[in-house]
Amino acid sequence: MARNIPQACATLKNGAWDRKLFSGNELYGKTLAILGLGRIGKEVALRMQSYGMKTIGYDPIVPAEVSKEFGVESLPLDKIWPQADFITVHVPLIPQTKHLINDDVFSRCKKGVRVVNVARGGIIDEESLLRNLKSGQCGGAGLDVFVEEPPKSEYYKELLNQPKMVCTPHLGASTSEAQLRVAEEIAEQFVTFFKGEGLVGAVNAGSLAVAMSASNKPWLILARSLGIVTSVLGSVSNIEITVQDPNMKETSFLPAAVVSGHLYGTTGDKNINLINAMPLANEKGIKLSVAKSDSVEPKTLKLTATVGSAKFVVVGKSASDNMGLLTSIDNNSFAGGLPMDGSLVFFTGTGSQAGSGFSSIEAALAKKNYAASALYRSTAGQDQVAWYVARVTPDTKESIDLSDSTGIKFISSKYF
Ligand SMILES: NC(=O)c1ccc[n+]([C@@H]2O[C@H](COP(=O)([O-])OP(=O)(O)OC[C@H]3O[C@@H](n4cnc5c(N)ncnc54)[C@H](O)[C@@H]3O)[C@@H](O)[C@H]2O)c1
Ligand SMILES: O=C(O)[C@H](O)COP(=O)(O)O
Repeated sequence: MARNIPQACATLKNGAWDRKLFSGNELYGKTLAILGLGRIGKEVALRMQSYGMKTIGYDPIVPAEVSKEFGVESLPLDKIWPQADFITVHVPLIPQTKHLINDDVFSRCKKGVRVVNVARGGIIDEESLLRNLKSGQCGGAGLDVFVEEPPKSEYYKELLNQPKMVCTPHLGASTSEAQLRVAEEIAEQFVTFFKGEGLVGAVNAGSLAVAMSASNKPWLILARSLGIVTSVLGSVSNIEITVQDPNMKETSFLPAAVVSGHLYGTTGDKNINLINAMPLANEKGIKLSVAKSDSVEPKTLKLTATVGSAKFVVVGKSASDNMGLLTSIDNNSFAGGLPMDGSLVFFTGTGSQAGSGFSSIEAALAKKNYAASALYRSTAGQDQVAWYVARVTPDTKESIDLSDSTGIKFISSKYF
């Protein structure tokens, strides 16, 4: 842009030899303003310093001492405009950065200021840019990104054909080396995620990275498993999550974890995850909330699920990084806790029928070629109803229908 190379190249190819027309400017000794001093802004600064440019900049997050280390003097925007010979933007496109460079800014800059946008279309107001290129207030523009990509609207013909405009079709990351690095990075992120070692670089799930941290993983597993248990209760419209453990600091991921379990338990859809669970819950009208309890029970979560006009309380405790224990449903407790893993079948029966209840379950499972590797019975409530749960072997992800079992009421089977 400073040396008019694309324009000179194009005219030479057309047979012209215009040496005077394309005389340019040196970068040496000029001031470059860099807006956004993140990964790219910093690298731009280091490279342009080697041309002898003075680098000034602005970034609300990067402290002045830090930018000083890479040779950028941090200044407020109103001090930047009158000093800049060149301005380059390396910020995300967010409401605060839309039209960051506009008519007002151009009017505060030196006549002939040159601007570069290789970040996102719209950070420089394109209509203002056209006006200022035409008036000469802007002495040149380099654009790799556009509000409309590809830029088809009529007004782009005028903007892109301005003599001082150098433009490329969003080529910033288009090198074989960069594409290879992106592919490797994404593959590594998948491997890390599936090994359960955490999540790096997800932009659409802030809470996901938090959820996958080593200290939060047991909570994640517990919340999801209890969410699956709520799917046994029926059509749930609301789940209140109560954290009983004061040591639990970060709770933002709990609703997504609980409802991912609930929706997976309800639909069997294995594609439900921490990212899509909340939007799906919204679609289904399921509401979630989180509160901290005054009572103190280490590693314990309580879910209160609303089904119609009834409320059911499900409580669990973290047993390890990979497993939670169900300690009670509706105040009916499981002595020692029920490990929530593998295939579990849920029944209700009367508290007094213990032995006969278990043999009914075993008989019903045998008819379907399954056996029970463990049987659990909760305490009975005031109505004398207790929960019975069988761990099924062989393990199966299929749902098992034991509704024809006699002597005990089949509720549901779930794979944890
Ligand atoms: N043209 C291309 O092909 C291409 C290639 C890669 C990246 N990009 C774009 O380049 C931009 C920068 O990428 P990056 O990797 O350096 O991002 P980054 O997140 O490392 O840095 C962005 C910086 O902008 C700062 N910032 C946010 N709001 C600001 C504001 N109002 N004023 C000043 N600074 C502000 C942030 O604090 C951050 O330090 C992004 O928009 C990215 O999408 C474009
Ligand atoms: O954000 C980016 O990485 C760049 O704008 C590149 O976008 P692309 O992957 O569409 O080339």
